[in-house]
Amino acid sequence: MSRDDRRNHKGRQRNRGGQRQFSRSAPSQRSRRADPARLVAFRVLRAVALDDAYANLVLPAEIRRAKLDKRDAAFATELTYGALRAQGTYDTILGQNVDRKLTELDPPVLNALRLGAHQLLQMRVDTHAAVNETVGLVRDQIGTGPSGLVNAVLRKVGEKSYQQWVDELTADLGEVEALALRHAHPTWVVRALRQALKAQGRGEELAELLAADNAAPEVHLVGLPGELEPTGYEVLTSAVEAGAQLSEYLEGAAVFRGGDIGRLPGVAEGVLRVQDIGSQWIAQALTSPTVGPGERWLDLCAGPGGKAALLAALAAEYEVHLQANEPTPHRAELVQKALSPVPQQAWSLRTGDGRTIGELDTDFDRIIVDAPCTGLGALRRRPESRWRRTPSDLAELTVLQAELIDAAAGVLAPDGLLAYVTCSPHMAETLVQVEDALSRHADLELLDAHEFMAEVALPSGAELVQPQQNPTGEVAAKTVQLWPHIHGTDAMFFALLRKAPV
Ligand SMILES: C[S@@+](CC[C@H](N)C(=O)[O-])C[C@H]1O[C@@H](n2cnc3c(N)ncnc32)[C@H](O)[C@@H]1O
Repeated sequence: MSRDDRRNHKGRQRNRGGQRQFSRSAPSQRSRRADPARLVAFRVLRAVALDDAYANLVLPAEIRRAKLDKRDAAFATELTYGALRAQGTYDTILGQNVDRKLTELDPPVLNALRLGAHQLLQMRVDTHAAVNETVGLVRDQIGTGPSGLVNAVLRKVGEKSYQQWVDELTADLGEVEALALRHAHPTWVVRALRQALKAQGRGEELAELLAADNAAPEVHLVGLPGELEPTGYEVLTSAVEAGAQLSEYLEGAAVFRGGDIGRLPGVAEGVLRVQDIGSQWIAQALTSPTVGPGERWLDLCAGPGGKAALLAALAAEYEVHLQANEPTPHRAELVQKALSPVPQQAWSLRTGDGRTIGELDTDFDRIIVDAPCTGLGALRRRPESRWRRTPSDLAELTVLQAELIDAAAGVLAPDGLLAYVTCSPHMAETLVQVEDALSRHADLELLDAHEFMAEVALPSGAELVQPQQNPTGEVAAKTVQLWPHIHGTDAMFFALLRKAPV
């Protein structure tokens, strides 16, 4: 049975449940009770809309609360993430079938319609089951009032496939607007991604990137290096026995497809961690030129501690010291926890604004500024984030990014290395930041970050991070832009700067 067949089979089984209920009930009592998996998705959408919650944090708690079995949990996950991810496209389709503006609908009703649309258009749920179960959810959670509207709208939506709706709605649109609707991204994000791809000589790859943003990311693992208890080597070996595959790109990294990560040896101790390979790679690259005795390292924006944990483990191995910094107290706690498997003499943690790091009165030999950013390179992980961000966020973030670079440059030792990193490929946060930093700091020189990435990589990884053939300008040529559709990582940006020796 192929994957598609299996999905259809599962879908049919689920639909049979819906239809049995339908045929046994009097019409007024049809689907009065909400199906638990759909109810979980509905609750998560409400938390995302009302409390600005992150779906990836709320969903597991809701699944546990509803005591869903594995199959229902998978259904709830696909429904939640899919409805959030494609929200803009579903709203456009729903807008064609509702007799008023969507903003005039009660938010819970709109959320229910989005859930219904996702089941109808992307989940292969039978039309009757998708409509009846959504109407049941509405009756159970909102009341009978809007159930007629939900029933009528979803029936109309279900008359065409996703492809048909999108073909029809994009017929008169320009290229960017059409791609935005087809791949469910805001138009301004598509423009920003197109510009960033073009700067790297990859202008033709826009549709591939947008499609990759809509696929679930693989789970990447890191085994922290050094003499930890257990060691990273031991825990990676156990992970491989449990089905993980060692990365072809980077030592110490593995890819895990399926299964319960929490049960893998080393996870409870914090030695085996989930971390995007791009993130691991950049942290390692910063440590690739020979580490001298007594070096001091700084992670200026450390929360929640992914890169800091790896850097601290490397610092312990080299017998040098990492200063981690994070202003938000609850994120600083996460950093503390992430660093806890590494011997305490290798690191310390400051809870404070990175812009005041000069207060420590210390110079650092290697600094990473993994700056707060729009996160447009990590859209795969946060299904709601693309619709939450707005271009106006950029103004505030880019000012903060520049101030953090300046603060880092101020405490960078002569000959020291400064890594500027974002999980966004937006040019205002990447190339423009680096160009501006170079013009503000005459003592900073831009190094070719590809060489440092290649230095720490396994052979096929080194091949993968070769500089682009047609970058636009020196900064684009010397900085690394990772992409989900090419590297299988988040779209992280990495620039490496060196301060002039005295
Ligand atoms: C992209 S995240 C860093 C991710 C982290 N390096 C990791 O690998 O897990 C950016 C971090 O910068 C922090 N931040 C925000 N404003 C800051 C400031 N003024 N100074 C330093 N860090 C700041 C955020 O709280 C957030 O934890």
